[in-house]
Order: sequence, then C-alpha cells, then structure tokens
Amino acid sequence: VVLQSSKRTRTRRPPGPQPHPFIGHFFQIPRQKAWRYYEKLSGQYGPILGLSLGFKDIVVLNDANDAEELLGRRSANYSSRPPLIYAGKYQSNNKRLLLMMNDENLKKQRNAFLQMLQPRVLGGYEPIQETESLILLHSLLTNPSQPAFHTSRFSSAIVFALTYGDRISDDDINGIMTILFNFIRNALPGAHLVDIFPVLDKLPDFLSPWRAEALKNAREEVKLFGRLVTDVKKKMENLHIDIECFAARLWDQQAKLNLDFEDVARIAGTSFGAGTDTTDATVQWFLIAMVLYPHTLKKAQEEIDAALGGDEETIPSFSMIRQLPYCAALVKEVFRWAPPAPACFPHYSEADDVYKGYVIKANTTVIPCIWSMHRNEDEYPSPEQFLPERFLRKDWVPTFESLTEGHYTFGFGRRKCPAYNLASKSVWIALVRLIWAFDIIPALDANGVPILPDPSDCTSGMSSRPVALPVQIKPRSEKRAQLIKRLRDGLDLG
Ligand code: HEM
Repeated sequence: VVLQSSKRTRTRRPPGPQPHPFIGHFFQIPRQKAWRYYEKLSGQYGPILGLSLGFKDIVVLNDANDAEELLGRRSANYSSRPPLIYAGKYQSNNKRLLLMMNDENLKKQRNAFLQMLQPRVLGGYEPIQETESLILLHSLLTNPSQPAFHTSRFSSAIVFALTYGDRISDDDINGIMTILFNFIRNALPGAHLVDIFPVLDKLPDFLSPWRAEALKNAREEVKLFGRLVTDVKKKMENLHIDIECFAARLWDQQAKLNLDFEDVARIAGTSFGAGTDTTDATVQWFLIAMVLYPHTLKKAQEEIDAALGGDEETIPSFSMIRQLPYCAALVKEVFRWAPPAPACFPHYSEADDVYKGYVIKANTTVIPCIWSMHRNEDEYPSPEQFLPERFLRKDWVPTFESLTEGHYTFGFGRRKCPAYNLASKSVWIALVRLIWAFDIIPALDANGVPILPDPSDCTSGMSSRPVALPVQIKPRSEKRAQLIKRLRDGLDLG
C-alpha cells in the first residue's frame, strides 16, 4: 500500500479544473480564443495543464522550456498529430501534411516539402517575394480603404506564386479560399462530433451524412490542386523551362521520393492551408501595432531612410537586411506580440511518458500554447507592450535566420513550420517596404476621433487576426508614391 501510494504521489496527471463525466472539459474549453483560457488556467494550476474532451486527454504546455523538452528533445514521442476523422481521414485522405500522424508518409511528405525550402533554393524565390510586396504597396496606394483585402491577396498571391510559379487568377483565388475556409472549419477541435467520439465512424453511411460531405470536399480539393500541379508539369514539358516554384521541384523529385499524383497535388496545396492565413495575419497585426505604437514606426522609418542615404527613389530590397537591425527587431516583435497561431497546432503523443512527476499517457493531444509562452514576464518583461527593443543587442547584425529566433511563433520539434525561413522573409520584405512607403495612422470615427484598436479584438480558429483594421495608410512622400507606380508599371506579369 505504501509503495502504491508513493508511486501515485510521484506520478500524477497534470492539474486542471474538474472535468464533467463523459464529456470532460467540453463545455469549459471555450470555442473562441481558447489560448486566453489556457493562459488564465496556467496562472491558477501551473504551466502544465491537464484537460480532456470526451475520453481524449489533452495536455497544454504554457512554458516554452517544457515545450522544447517534450516536443523538441523528446520529439520521437511527440511528433504525431491527433487523428481527425472528418478533416484528416476523409477530407484529406490522410495525405495532408499538416494533419498527418507520425508515419512513413509523414516522413516522405516532410522530406519533399523541405526539398523545396532548402537554403540554396530560397534565394530563387526572392524575385517573387519582391514582386508581390511591390504589388501590395501599389494596391494600398491606389485603394487604401481596403487594407485587409490587400493583405489577404498578398499572402495568397505570394504562396500561389511560390507554389505554382504563376500569378493567381480571381477564379483560383476564390476556389482556393473556399477550400481553405472549409478545411479550417472542419479541422477545428470540436467541429465534428465524430472527432470527439470516434465510435461514430462505425455508423453506416446512411446515418453519417457528414462522411459523404467530407469525401466530396476531398474530391474538390484534389481536382483543383491536381489541375494546378498538372499545369506546371505541362509548362515544364512543353516549354522546356525551369520554373522556380515548389510544384516544379516536386515533379523533379517525384520518382526519387516515391510520390503519387495525389501526393504531389496535396503537398503543393498544403501550403495554402498552412501558409496564407498565418502570413496574412502577421501583416495585419503589424498594421495594428504601428497604429498603437507610432514611435516604433518612426524609428524604423528613420533607420531605413539612413540606410538609403536619404534617397527616396530607391525601394528597400533583401540585400539591406544587415543594415536594418531595428526593423529586424520589429519584425521579431510582431511575431512575439501577436503570434498568428496562438495555440500552435496540436501535437500527439505515441507512448506513455513521465515529465516533472506528471504522467502523459500515449494518445494525448499536446497543445503548445505559444500565446502564454510569449506572455512570460521572465522572458519578455512587460509582455503586453510592443517593444522591438527587447530583441536589440549591441552590435547585432541581423540575418534572415535570426528573424525566427527568440520567439516560438513557428512551433516546435519535428513538426515546426517547415517554411519558417521562407515565411519570415516574405513578412520581412512586406513590412520593411510598408514602413518605407507609408505613414500608418488610426482611422477616424464619424466624429473625427481616432479609433484605437483593441488587440484582444481578434478572430478565433487555427490562426488569429484582428477583427477589424481601423487604419489609414498614407504615402510618406510624393516621390515614394511615384516610384511605386513606376515600378508597378514596369512589372512583367506575363
Ligand atoms: C508567418 C507565417 C507563418 C507562421 C507564423 C507559421 C506557423 C506555423 C506553425 C505554428 C505550425 C505548426 C508547428 C507545430 O506543430 O509545432 C506550422 C506548420 C506548418 N506550416 Fe507554417 N507558418 C507560416 C507560414 C507558412 C508558409 C508560408 C508555409 C508554406 C509555404 C507553411 C507551411 C507549413 C506546413 C506545411 C506546416 C505543417 C508541418 C507539419 O505538420 O509537419 N507555413 N506553421
């Protein structure tokens, strides 16, 4: 008895609020902004929380050290994803990288994805990133009243061009956005009862209309993503040109990596599910930060102006990274202050583990709550404040790699965002050019009073962005405005 009870005290389940029988914390975990609930609970119960949905265990990690230990150093056990029956098994045919369990297929797909993102090929994507960021400036200059539309278009256009080496058409943008919203809706925790009670998957089709719907979504995804990768293949074969894009690199590697047609279509298409919303949200959070902390915008503008020697007719380019430490710190602070995926993406354990005296059973969903980690006062004093200075070091010469260090926005371990270098470069070029080109000030209400946005007013889901963008975006000078127009007119968009 003594042995049993001492074992029990040494290893117990992580603490958390009392669950309801059968449904666990189904009614306690809010559908909206769950990361704030986790942050609150961690103040009450400590940084490692134990929750449940139905009979499924959930562990939430609110401290980065715990996430790095479990999801990083113990990644052999924590690199799977919770099985999703609707969005994973049926809608994705178990072939969507973001949702894949830890198996041979995952290795194959991640490997293929990483081939497209090796440092030696990243430079090849810079012209696409410069073109799309210039188009973003031009759109904001000529139609400043719809900033959210332009940032969304920027992020889809950039992911589309990187993936298929082409400009996105309005039809494709609509098709992709429909697929994307559909997927996000269906992959949300609790979106489908079958994901909480998997036994429902045993019911026949006539009692499970959701199954036919999920399979229909799957067919539509493969049809659209399949056509897009086939177009790239045709161009490569018929025109004998080397297109600098993910799909072309996938076709190059198809045989070596043993990828079938659906693999190629889905690996290329997965960039949209994972890459558009997050990039878009980051640019939008930057606009909110500039309105709330105008002195940081001014400092960054001064830094860029000094680096350009006061020349208003040169637009910043990738080659300037080393000259702009304050801007690099500002980009890092945007990633920290408002992580676009505040509750990251859930990992999943495969075997029983014991950590800090807590048992984490096999098949536990492990949520690294990036939001709480970025609000850790010890690591980030005054965490609510937007303070680029926290990342500045004496004689610091920034590199693109350093943009992804010092915060946890891109996740952990073997499931860390494979595109983190590419994504941070897209964000850097967009933000530096916006800073160079525009003053970003609060919009005015009907009485002419400036509207100060509340950063807690954000959307909820796999990613989070501001609900509204009450900003005015005005060119800093006529010379800069004219340069943007000339450069835009000179673009060869095929
Ligand atoms: C600012 C932009 C971005 C942010 C903040 C971001 C963040 C993340 C995060 C937090 C994860 C989950 C990591 C984890 O589970 O530990 C992830 C996964 C992923 N991201 Fe990104 N991402 C961004 C842009 C992109 C882009 C542009 C692409 C593609 C071109 C992309 C492709 C992916 C893929 C494929 C995964 C799934 C990886 C896996 O499950 O193994 N991301 N991203």
